[in-house]
Amino acid sequence: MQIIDNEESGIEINEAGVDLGGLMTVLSKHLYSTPVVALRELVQNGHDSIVRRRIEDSNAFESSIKITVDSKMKTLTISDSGAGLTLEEIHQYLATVGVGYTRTLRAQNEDSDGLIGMFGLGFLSAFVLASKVQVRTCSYQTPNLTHLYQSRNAQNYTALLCEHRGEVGTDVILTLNENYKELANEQRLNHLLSHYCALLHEPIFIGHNELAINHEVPPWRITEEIHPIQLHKRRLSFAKQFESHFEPITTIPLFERAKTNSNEISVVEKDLKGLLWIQDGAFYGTSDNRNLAVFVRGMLLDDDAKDLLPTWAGFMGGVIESQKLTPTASRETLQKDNYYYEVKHAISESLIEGLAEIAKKQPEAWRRILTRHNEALLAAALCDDRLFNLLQDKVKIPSSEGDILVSRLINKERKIHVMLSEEAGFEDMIFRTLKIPVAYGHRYAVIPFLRKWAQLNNLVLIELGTEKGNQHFFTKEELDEVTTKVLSDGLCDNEQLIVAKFLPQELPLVVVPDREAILKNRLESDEADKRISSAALDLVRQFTKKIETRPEIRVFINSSNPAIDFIIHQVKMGKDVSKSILLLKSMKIIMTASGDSQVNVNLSQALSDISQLVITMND
Ligand SMILES: Nc1ncnc2c1ncn2[C@@H]1O[C@H](COP(=O)(O)OP(=O)(O)OP(=O)(O)O)[C@@H](O)[C@H]1O
Repeated sequence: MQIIDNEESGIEINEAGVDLGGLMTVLSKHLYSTPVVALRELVQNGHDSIVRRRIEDSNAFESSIKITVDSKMKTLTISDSGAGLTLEEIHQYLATVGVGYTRTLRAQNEDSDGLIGMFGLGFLSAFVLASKVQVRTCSYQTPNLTHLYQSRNAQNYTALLCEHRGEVGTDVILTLNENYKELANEQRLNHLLSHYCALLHEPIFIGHNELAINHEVPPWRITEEIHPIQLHKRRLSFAKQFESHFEPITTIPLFERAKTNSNEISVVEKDLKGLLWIQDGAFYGTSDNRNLAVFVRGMLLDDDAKDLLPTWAGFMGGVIESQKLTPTASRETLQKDNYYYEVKHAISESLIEGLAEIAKKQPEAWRRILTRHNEALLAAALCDDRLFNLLQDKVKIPSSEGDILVSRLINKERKIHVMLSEEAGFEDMIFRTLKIPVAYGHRYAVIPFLRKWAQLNNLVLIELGTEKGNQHFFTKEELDEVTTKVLSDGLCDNEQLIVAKFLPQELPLVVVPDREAILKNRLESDEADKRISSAALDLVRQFTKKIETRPEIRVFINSSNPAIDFIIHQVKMGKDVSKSILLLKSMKIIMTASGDSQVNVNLSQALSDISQLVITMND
């Protein structure tokens, strides 16, 4: 591309106009999702100012941020004992949108981890809450002077000398506007800010309360010697503060392993601190109750960052703290950059290791986790081989004999049987007669789990109701066309007749719907079913995708059954066995009527045929 020199070419370069008023409205009113975030910004400014003073001022001082209200005047004041601002700095930083001293300070100092501000925008948010904003400030650089900044719209302001504040620091005084007058209430502020500010390092007081709202040290910052039982309790109590829906069963501190192995500590492990926990509460196994609060440089940024937890962890909550995750300008969400994905991966790894630790060291909690989250763990085991190893002999499989371990499903021939139907159909009947436990494959992760189990442990998995599974059960027999037609006409409605030998011998026939096709339809229409998490559905659909649609129903007649054997012989000899065939057909209809609603039945006809046959039997 050729660059044209405007002086030579004579082309006029225009300056874009800026409507500062409009820009102010956008920034101050639309940057944040909730105006309460504005309060967070102002507390954060006080916090940054304290860090600044600590870096720049060699004199000792007591750090504190105090939030007070005047409920009559409807004012709210945020006071800090930070560095304050000189008159020049008021003009240069406070009153200039997009410029802040904090960013410069961070760039100049390695030791600036405690600084939060970066965009030079946060102060604007004061104008969302207030009809008038006053900043009374005394800089450590000019400790004898106090200046007062005043503005109603952030666009026009005054900055003048005023009565001395008494000490170095800043008061931001908000005259609350009509919509936010209810913020002039200490209790409400306590409730709002204790969550946001829980991890800030400098103490924050509301009103004349002597206890800082952030007095509780998060468990990962505890430096003094503490008994492991005490530490466990502290972790649980911390988790309880953040978990609003469930009691935490136990906690998993991030990267416990890393502490003992300092050589291997990665950048993420060094940066990221936090606590994860497993929720109690028996809820449907596939519900997604993940919740994660993310603090960046001590300030709550996103209390719904559940995407940082693996999708299989629908029963987990957590709090994490990072210096390095990058917030978006609203500071309510995170940038999805490379580091974000490194953090996500590291959390997942830590969780997997943590679960293994619990299994080893906390048998009681482990038992409770297995009971509460059996179904979710079944799906989790499919997502990671380490989890599969940990869980393969621990999770229970729903079966005809209740929820049992896989080991109990294995028969003498090292076979596991699974049926795909939700309803008690022919499979149920066969297995009840044979007295073999059979897994219920319609529960969402059971089949993929059993497949993996069988593959890794060299077992045969018989999926009854599928083409392949049926081959294990029914040994087909050839019969001449004429006999087949007589039997088919007499026994079948719209089904296909198949002659086979199968167990148990006492069973003359079974009706076999195509379970795969039924399962496929069911799972693929589950999209709207909010109870199944998309991750779990995706897993199962990998399996159902391979199934072609074959809406067939078959009647297998059992040639090892004496009645069937007799009928076949009689038909071959040209004898009339229509009554026996009608009896069997009625029996077929009654069996399927109680078993499978997919099969079209004519129950009353079958019952009346039986009555008729009973009457004519002794003729
Ligand atoms: N309470 C305070 N004490 C001292 N200086 C302050 C205070 N509040 C604001 N400032 C100054 O005003 C500047 C602008 O503040 P503002 O909140 O707009 O941006 P920031 O904190 O730098 O960045 P961000 O938009 O990310 O919060 C700050 O960088 C700081 O220099």
